[in-house]
Amino acid sequence: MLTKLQKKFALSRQGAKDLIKGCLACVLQNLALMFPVGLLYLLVSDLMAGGVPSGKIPFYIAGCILCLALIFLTTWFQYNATYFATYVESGVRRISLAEKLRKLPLSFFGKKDLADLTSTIMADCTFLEQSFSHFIPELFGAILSTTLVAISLFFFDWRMALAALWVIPVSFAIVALSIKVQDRLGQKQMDAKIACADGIQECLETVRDLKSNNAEENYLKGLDKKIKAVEKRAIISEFGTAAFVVSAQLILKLGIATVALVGSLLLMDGSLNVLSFFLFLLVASRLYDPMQAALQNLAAVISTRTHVARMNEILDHPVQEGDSSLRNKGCDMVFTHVGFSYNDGETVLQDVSFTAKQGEVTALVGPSGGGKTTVSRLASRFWDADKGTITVGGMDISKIDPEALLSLYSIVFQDVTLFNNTILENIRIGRKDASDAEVLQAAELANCNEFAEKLPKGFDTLIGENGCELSGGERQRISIARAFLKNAPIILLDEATASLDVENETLIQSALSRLIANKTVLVIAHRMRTVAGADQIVVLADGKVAEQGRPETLLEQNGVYRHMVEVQARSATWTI
Ligand SMILES: Nc1ncnc2c1ncn2[C@@H]1O[C@H](COP(=O)(O)OP(=O)(O)OP(=O)(O)O)[C@@H](O)[C@H]1O
Repeated sequence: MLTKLQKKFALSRQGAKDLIKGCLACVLQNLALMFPVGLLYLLVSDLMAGGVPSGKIPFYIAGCILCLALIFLTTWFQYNATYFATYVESGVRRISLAEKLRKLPLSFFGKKDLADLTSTIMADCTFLEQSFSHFIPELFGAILSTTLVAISLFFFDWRMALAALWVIPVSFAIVALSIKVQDRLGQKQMDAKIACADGIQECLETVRDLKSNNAEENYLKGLDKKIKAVEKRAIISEFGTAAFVVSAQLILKLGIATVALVGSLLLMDGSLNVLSFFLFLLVASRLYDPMQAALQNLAAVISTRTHVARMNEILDHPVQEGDSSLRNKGCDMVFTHVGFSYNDGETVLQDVSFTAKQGEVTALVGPSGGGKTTVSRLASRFWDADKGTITVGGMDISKIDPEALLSLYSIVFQDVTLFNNTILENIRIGRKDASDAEVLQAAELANCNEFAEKLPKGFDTLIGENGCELSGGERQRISIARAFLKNAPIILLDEATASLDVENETLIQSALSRLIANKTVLVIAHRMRTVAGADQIVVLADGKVAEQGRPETLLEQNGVYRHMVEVQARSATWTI
């Protein structure tokens, strides 16, 4: 049962236990609220029998105090069991989602956009928070306590019990019938919300390009449409839910009328006494309140399914697994007949075979879209190859835990990601236990001093979100400093010096040549002069290895590499 609950509501084991406790607490609270009705029944029966005997007054006083104490205790228990446990579980859920996201392969992120994932972690979790603190325990609490009360009503008078209770299954059936409609409306509302969040995020990220292309007005018109679509979808969804819930609540109200009607008829033919009639009227006045709320909650619990499904999509996604002990002999990287596609049917790499030897620089070159970045992604197991094998020091990387594998790599990406922190801490990402002196040494090697010393607080200067206060070249130097600090045996450089001016590029190239000594180096480069000194060139065109060999050998052939070198040599003389 616990496992089923966990799956159904995307809960931890403790969360599932707490949910059961919360429901139980709501049952107790609802039953405690029924005690005054029983006390009132006894009091009225005494009054009708000629007055309350003086010996019974302490009993009624004690009864009142007991009722108050019970209501207080059960409410306190209910509050703790639902609210407190819910917020603890909410924290656990967000952490487990974040932990899962950390372990998911990049292929997952390629298919999901950021706004969607953010909305799952923030908005869906918030919705579930409300569901578990209010909707679900109250719904189950109301159903269970009403069932208990209903059973006892049948002992009193089955005819009156039927008159009071027939409305409950009918009204619940009306809301239950709306499940499909609500699911559809909920999904459409969610899609509209995600499209809108996506649009807002894209607008903020691209504001510079929109302004420079005078495209702001048109873009904002599109965004307005998305915002209006959310509004429209919310109203339709609300209306759809309300139509069913309000109809069901109206049916529920009929219960009091049928109790009054059937009670009067039975009273007239003498088969019901006034006291029982009074009891049923009293119970009916209390019985439907939790049911009214339960109907509302049932509708909300139905829409919980959309949010849980989105969360389970992340939680159930297979993670890349593997051995966490590294048994590589050296760090030669060997691609053997590797084939890959991001999307089914669109081949990106086909039968790619080459060896990047330890102690050598292997350069990947070729026309744009040829598959260079894809090769580096597969080499670091950001994605898994569909065909063939990739080995590092003889280990098949598809069988190695990605985190363990990446401890062998220093990677410098084309697009550098920086954190809103100091330069020092941004470099320390390379090795979190590095001392300040080691970080500063790596920074010096990557020529970061040149710009850091001009900043107001030097290396302790905050660099803004994603390093927005730095130039492209400065950002890239921080990324190179991280690689120096990590000092791993395999180095992947994806256009690592592309944003540097000639002076800095020369300085960093000489520092890089110190870093890469005796390491396996895979360089992606567009500028042929940066790879002229490589030990091996692998030319990738249309996802296949078009040529491979030493640069001077390839220059002698009349192939793609020679053509690229010639074209770039000609372009060097161009002027605007
Ligand atoms: N995340 C992705 N999802 C789907 N297709 C992708 C993805 N990344 C790249 N591609 C496609 O894979 C092919 C190879 O891209 P890749 O980035 O590896 O080429 P590249 O040689 O590095 O290009 P460039 O020199 O322009 O950076 C391209 O057709 C590209 O559109």
